[in-house]
Amino acid sequence: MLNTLIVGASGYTGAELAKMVHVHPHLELGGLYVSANSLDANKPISDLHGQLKGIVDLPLQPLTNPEAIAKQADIVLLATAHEVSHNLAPIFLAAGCQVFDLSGAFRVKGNDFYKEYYGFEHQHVQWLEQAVYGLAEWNSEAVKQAQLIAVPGCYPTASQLALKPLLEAGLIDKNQWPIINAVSGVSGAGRKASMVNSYCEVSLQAYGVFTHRHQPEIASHLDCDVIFTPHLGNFKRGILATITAKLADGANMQQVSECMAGAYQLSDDAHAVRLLGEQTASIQNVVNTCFCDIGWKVQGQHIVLTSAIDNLLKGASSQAMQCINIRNAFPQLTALV
Ligand SMILES: NC(=O)C1=CN([C@@H]2O[C@H](COP(=O)(O)OP(=O)(O)OC[C@H]3O[C@@H](n4cnc5c(N)ncnc54)[C@H](OP(=O)(O)O)[C@@H]3O)[C@@H](O)[C@H]2O)C=CC1
Ligand SMILES: CC(=O)N[C@@H](CCC(=O)OP(=O)(O)O)C(=O)O
Repeated sequence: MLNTLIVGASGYTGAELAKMVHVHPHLELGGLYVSANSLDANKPISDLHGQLKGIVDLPLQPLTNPEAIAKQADIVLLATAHEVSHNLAPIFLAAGCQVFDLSGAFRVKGNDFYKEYYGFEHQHVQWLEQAVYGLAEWNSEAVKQAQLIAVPGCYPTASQLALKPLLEAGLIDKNQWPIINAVSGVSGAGRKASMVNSYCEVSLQAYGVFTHRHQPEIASHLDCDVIFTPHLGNFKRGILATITAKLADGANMQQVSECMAGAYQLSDDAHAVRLLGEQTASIQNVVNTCFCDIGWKVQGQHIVLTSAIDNLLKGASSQAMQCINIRNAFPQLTALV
């Protein structure tokens, strides 16, 4: 059994991870951690996340000595904010742990990015360079060898899984930047209460127009400029991305469909992308599942793709678990279906 720790366990993604690790046949849930001064320290996680009652009731331990707990850990999941992950990951990596970071702290190479979009100068550029981007269906070979896996953001996951096959096949005219409009449920903002996620304040609206940090994450990993506009929706969980792009000259529906089928062909090691063809993706079909549903339609030289995920699962925790499975040679959907 691999001793697995979850840091940031009381959050939305942390609670999802606790459930997955608990049911995983090869992982042992070695400890749940929150900040040293957490108001929830020493409470059972199931006091905060009732769905875990009787399943996972372990206490949320204050993280006072990461170096000490690192010695007994094989795997560490960081379900913490970017600057927290940035500071903690090197400690666990130095102890030889496999680290799966759900934050954006190690996703994009280049220190300028972090100054501009995350507000801090990256202090661990050598780890940033070694980090492997954990887009499971595309980077499995690199994930198998990595010690630090940077799990993609939720919007970037939904966007890249739809566009990457077509870009790799040269079926998209990159001179007209793909337009990505995506709506996320409020759980995407995390469990900390704020005006952003207050029940009476939430209303369907765009935000981060031209400024969201996911635009450069998507563009750099696709190697294609995009216009990405996130929207906050008044529902709990799920993301729907609607993507418009111009097809390369001569590209048609049949080539697109064959390309998608080839990119996501089913194998013995089932992945988490489901292809819908001309059917549009719907949030209700992916919430509480590990899947990304992708549909597409072509008219003339344009394509509209729809891509739906659960932001807490394929957009975070279940993709992290897929990467743990890939890294340790387990079937990649172990503990997920
Ligand atoms: N929500 C989503 O849909 C997605 C989130 N992510 C990313 O995943 C990470 C976690 O997100 P989410 O679960 O929503 O976040 P939450 O805000 O819900 O949870 C954050 C967790 O971190 C803990 N924490 C805060 N400070 C520290 C610290 N110094 N040391 C240890 N633990 C700490 C918090 O507990 P306490 O404050 O009590 O210590 C809490 O358990 C973030 O980086 C987020 O950007 C990525 C994709 C999707
Ligand atoms: C609704 C909402 O607030 N969503 C978050 C995205 C959450 C996410 O993917 O987290 P990373 O920061 O790890 O990329 C946002 O727009 O910041």
